[in-house]
Amino acid sequence: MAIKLGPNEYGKAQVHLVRVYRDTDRHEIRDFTVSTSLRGDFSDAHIDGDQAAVLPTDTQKNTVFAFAKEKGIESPEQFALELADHFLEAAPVADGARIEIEETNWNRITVDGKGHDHSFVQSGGGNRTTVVNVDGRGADRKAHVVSGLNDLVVLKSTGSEFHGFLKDKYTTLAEADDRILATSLIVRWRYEGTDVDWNKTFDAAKATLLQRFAEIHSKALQQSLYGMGETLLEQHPEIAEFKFSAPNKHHFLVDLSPFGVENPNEVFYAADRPFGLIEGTVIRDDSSDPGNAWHSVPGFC
Ligand SMILES: O=c1[nH]c(=O)c2[nH]c(=O)[nH]c2[nH]1
Repeated sequence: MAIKLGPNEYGKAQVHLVRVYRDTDRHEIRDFTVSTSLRGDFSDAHIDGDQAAVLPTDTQKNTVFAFAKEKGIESPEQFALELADHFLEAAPVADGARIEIEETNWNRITVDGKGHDHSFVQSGGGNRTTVVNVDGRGADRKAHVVSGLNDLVVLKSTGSEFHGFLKDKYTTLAEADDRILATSLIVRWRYEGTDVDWNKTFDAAKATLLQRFAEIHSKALQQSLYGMGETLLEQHPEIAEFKFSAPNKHHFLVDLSPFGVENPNEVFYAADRPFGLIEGTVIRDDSSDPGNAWHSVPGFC
């Protein structure tokens, strides 16, 4: 029986970096949680404990902080691409690098109707994410960028139905022609290339997804999600595919009849579990080969 080392990678997880731009009195901040990972033939480290080819995870962490000053931060995607290329130069044994970034949202605190210069409030979910995978160097280099949003919580108080579904002897769900539709969206989209205005495209994509969630008269969460992805791909030729993972946050109408009180779709019990989980992909039929784009993208590998 032979035992060998299978696929492996290593890096620093969740380096929490806050960069303050203080060139003027009106400060800007970026709050990134950055995870780095290198893959390649690191068998000597695993089998013999030989660290000669290992760029320490501590060095990877230091590089994240140093690059925040040396290179600056325009977007999570630009920052991740620069880190990935750097690590492939710094660690010759590596043949691929993966950088994941989640950005925490900070908004200016409003004082006297204006956004304060240097005081901020966290705005909760809907964090921007990117996962960059770079394979190879020079002419062989292939860069893949998958961006998206975590935990974007949305709700429609009407404009949602669910009926006509398959029934068997265990079905108790009532048909609904007017229900609450709510979810906490995790979405990712894969870019075709890297010649992209990252911030502009992200802002437009988020706005499109929210607008379509609001506009689509939903016959199921699946139909809303497909419609959101379809519009995203129609409006953005630079995006190859869209993936979603969406818990159906069920809202059950409370029966107030024991108290002699009517409940015409006004009082709901918001259950936290179990929840339906709707996942899928919307993709162009001529989209490029994803290569390693989805490598280690949590939930979407
Ligand atoms: O939008 C929905 N999709 C389903 O697949 C489903 N299943 C279910 O019980 N409720 C819902 N709602």
